[in-house]
Amino acid sequence: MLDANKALDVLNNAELIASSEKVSETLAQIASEITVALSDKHPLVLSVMGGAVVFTGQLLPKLSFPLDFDYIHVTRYGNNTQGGLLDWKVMPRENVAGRVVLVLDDILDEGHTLAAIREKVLSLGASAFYSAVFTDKQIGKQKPIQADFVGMQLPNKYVFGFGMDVQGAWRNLPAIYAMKE
Ligand SMILES: O=P(O)(O)OC[C@H]1O[C@H](OP(=O)(O)OP(=O)(O)O)[C@H](O)[C@@H]1O
Ligand code: HPA
Repeated sequence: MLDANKALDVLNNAELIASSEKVSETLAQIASEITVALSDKHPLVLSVMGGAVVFTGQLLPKLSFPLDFDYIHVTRYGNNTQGGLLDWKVMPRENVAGRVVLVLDDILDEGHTLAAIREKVLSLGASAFYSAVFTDKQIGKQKPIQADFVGMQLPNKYVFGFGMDVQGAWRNLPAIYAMKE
């Protein structure tokens, strides 16, 4: 965890990647793409805690069609900027069986988290799996999964804000920043 002074230092030395205006435009765009594709599917929307909390909270009111909501919790970065093993805190539940599932996450980085979620959700009997990520990092390598809906592409840098943390800090920022190298 970063203490408050260190968190402020990180933000003061960061590079702005996407302003809050850009974030708002992106939200409107991805909401309309999801609406076109899924408005008649009565999906079960699963939010991936904790990073997807801001994306989810701002996206759901823009989806004006019937849906159900639940959350899952899985993490593999913890307080690190490199991913490790997946730590499932809350698994998908049996309520995914027979449902069209839409998983929401803040970032598709190496793709291991979303690929594992897809495997688990399909193994529990979901009838279809869709995913929407607010950001997709251009890592210059093949990923094990692509998202069906992508808000914006990001450079290959450690980013934070709009749900994404740097050592636990700054999920609450309305814009997206990158750590300076
Ligand atoms: O594509 P990947 O390389 O697997 O990384 C993407 C995952 O990493 C982040 O979660 P994190 O493990 O940081 O947990 P958090 O959501 O609690 O921050 C993010 O929210 C995604 O779920
Ligand atoms: O660049 C990132 N920032 C914050 N959280 C993340 N989880 C995967 N990649 C990132």
